[in-house]
Amino acid sequence: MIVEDTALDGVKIITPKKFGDERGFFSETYTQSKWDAAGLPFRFVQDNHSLSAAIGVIRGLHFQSAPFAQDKLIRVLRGRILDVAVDIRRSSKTFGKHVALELSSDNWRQLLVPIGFAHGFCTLEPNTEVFYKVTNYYSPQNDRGLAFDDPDLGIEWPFPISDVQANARDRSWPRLRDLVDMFE
Ligand SMILES: Cc1cn([C@H]2C[C@H](O)[C@@H](COP(=O)(O)OP(=O)(O)O[C@H]3O[C@H](C)C(=O)[C@H](O)[C@H]3O)O2)c(=O)[nH]c1=O
Repeated sequence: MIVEDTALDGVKIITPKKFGDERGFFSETYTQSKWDAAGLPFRFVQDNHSLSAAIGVIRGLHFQSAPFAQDKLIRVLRGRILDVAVDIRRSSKTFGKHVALELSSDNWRQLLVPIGFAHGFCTLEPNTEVFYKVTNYYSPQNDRGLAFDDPDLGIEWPFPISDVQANARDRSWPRLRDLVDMFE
């Protein structure tokens, strides 16, 4: 398992080992003892799985407010995404900054997005399936979001905003400057 830092403190790229042979491959995609040994003492309690049929589907930018805030570990089972994490920790030196990187079933990379960040992705292929583990349970009352097309974030989505398919609900989410439920 390779653990790499990103420009945002706490957001990490995790790449598990893949054993290939003539049949295909085998990979331990999550091993608690390896995470503990790497100083990543997260405890995930829920697995999520989404399918997006089209290219240019944007999901997010989501987060859950306290006390249901979630750390997330995202990976792609099929297809490709541009995965994005935005720092919404008010006192952070990288507040409002984001990282964006491609996760795919080919590069086998996973992204660890800790509490304090909004998360979203845009699909880069049809029929993309995303699987992610979270450290707290779903709480609709605590489901929050940040406008993915907030110009202050400067996220370079791979398609014109007019062409993306986003959940209508997500479109009503606030810009960063109007966000209330942030983290310290
Ligand atoms: C997140 C979630 C949703 N749901 C139900 C609620 C809705 O009826 C339906 C679709 O939910 P939503 O439109 O919020 O799904 P996405 O737009 O894919 O949002 C997710 O994808 C972005 C990228 C994230 O990072 C979030 O964790 C997550 O909210 O599933 C559940 O029953 N449990 C859950 O944990």
